[in-house]
Amino acid sequence: MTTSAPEPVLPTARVLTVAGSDSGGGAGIQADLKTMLALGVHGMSVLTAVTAQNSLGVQDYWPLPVEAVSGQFRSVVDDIGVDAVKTGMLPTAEVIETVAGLLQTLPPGVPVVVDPVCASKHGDPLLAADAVAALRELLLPHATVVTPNLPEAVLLSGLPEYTPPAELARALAGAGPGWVLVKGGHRSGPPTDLLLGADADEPLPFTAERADNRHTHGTGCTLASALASRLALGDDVPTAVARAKDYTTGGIVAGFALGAGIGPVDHLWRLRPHL
Ligand SMILES: Nc1ncnc2c1ncn2[C@@H]1O[C@H](COP(=O)(O)OP(=O)(O)O)[C@@H](O)[C@H]1O
Ligand SMILES: Cc1ncc(COP(=O)(O)O)c(N)n1
Repeated sequence: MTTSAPEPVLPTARVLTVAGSDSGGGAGIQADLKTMLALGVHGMSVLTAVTAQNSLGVQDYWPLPVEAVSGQFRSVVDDIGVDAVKTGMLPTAEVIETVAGLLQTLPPGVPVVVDPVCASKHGDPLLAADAVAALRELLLPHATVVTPNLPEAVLLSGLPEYTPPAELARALAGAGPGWVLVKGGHRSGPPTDLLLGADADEPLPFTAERADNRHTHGTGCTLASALASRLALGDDVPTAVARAKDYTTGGIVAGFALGAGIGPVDHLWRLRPHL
């Protein structure tokens, strides 16, 4: 008698990332698709830019023509469909405007996670200096959740550098997203992220132990993609944030050295014992 392996469960949730390519494989589209695979959803991509990037920084980048952005988006959405969208690097005001227009065509209720990427971990810019206003005014109103790190929250809100994170969250909630998640990785101490609903006064804290690991390339992309994946699977926003943070923290703890600089998080950390 032969025994057959159990039928695999098909990944039925479809998640689309609209972001830039990281040639080093640690952040951007590459981190997004790895995260989606690890969380059991079907990942799809719309490329907005190509970066020449490694563990030492971003050496150069080339935005894609807006026709290429729209073309990819329409191909995916009109046939396969989406259960959640995540946006990452949108390099110019023109690309932001195009993506904002495309998001408007989504069926009602599709969650959108906006990671307002402005720079790499090394501080290399990934957004044109004149595009910050477009990000705030055109994109944030489409976000179910916007996930700035502290420097991005300062830039988008226009508030001074040492403004308390809860105040940054309140200022950004006024720009139209459903929820704001201000990430705390850039300050010393426990990495606490604050989640504020548009109608709430006080943010909910999500905290973890700080991993003593410099290999944090791709943490923001990973968190936002995990959040979009969990929303696609039906979690409410606070539950999705808790689960996305748990996945990201594990990836940071397991992050490893590649190249001479900042290595990537380990997207396979949960599966590695089974490999
Ligand atoms: N050393 C660390 N240990 C544990 N969690 C971290 C660490 N650094 C960042 N994080 C977490 O990783 C996620 C990404 O945060 P952050 O590094 O602030 O954003 P970004 O990657 O966009 O710059 C957040 O949930 C943050 O709290
Ligand atoms: C193409 C691309 N997109 C985003 C980031 C930000 O990376 P991080 O998640 O480390 O902030 C990056 N370095 N490159």
